[in-house]
Amino acid sequence: MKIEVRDVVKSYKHKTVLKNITFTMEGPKIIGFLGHNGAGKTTFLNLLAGLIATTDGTILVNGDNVFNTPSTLRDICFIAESGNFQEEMTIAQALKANSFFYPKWDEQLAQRLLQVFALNPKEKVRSLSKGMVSALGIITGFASNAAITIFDEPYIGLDVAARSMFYDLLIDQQIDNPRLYILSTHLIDEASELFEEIFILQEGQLLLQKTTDEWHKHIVAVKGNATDVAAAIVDLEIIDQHMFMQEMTAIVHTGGHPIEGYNVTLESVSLQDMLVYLSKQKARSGK
Ligand SMILES: Nc1ncnc2c1ncn2[C@@H]1O[C@H](COP(=O)(O)OP(=O)(O)OP(=O)(O)O)[C@@H](O)[C@H]1O
Repeated sequence: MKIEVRDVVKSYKHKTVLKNITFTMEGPKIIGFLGHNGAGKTTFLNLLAGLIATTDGTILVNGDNVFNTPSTLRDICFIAESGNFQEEMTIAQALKANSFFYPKWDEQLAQRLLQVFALNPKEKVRSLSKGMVSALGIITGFASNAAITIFDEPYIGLDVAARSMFYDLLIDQQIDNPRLYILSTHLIDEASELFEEIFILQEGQLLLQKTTDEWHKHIVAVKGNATDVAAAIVDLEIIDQHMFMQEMTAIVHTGGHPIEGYNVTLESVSLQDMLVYLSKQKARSGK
């Protein structure tokens, strides 16, 4: 599966939410689609799922424009943050409706997951707790067998045990039946081990696209005394810089160039920390 996003713009009245986004996603793979509140993640995922139209630009899935080729949408299962189920349906009816839409629907898996998440198929969506709606979304996403399966904040209201079941399921499914998963979440530390590639959106723009391996090579924390750190990071893009006690830490983008021959230590930067640095950057820029 290949998603090609070319010069995509999405505006609402006077507000441009996505600003000329261009990238390619290819799977099977588990992708972390990350960014601050309001960065534009849900908007983009809605575009990809064909639920809203772009203002400009194109999104191609295996070469077909998602808006002009409705059949492509049967390869894309988007589980929205708030759940996209009809309130008056029972769980069984909601699953049935999805089974009609997705040609590769796995009913056995759906039934097994209903038990795993202890959902009663006769219960109405309207009466479900937030966590139960999330569980229904997770069941639908996995059972859809859609080549592109998108989970936008899939586990609102789910406790740690249920979230852990979700991660285990994702890994099992990816081994048994690989697909392109796009996972948008704010619980980054929990999920970061799963990601094979990371996309970070900031203020409607793509800030970073890296495989996990590239991430560890390209984004590093350089630590040491101020003079040594300053020497080591000359010409590098500085994402953040701070002093603690006598030690300077600079978070830099190395551009793939090794930092060698300096009296500094290098540490990897977690995704969660990176997002914190980016929000500091945003606050400094006053936007
Ligand atoms: N229908 C709409 N009309 C006007 N503005 C909108 C609409 N939908 C989203 N926006 C705006 O677009 C921006 C991006 O919102 P979006 O929900 O895509 O961000 P997000 O990255 O998913 O955020 P979060 O992590 O909080 O869910 C926000 O400023 C939001 O107010």
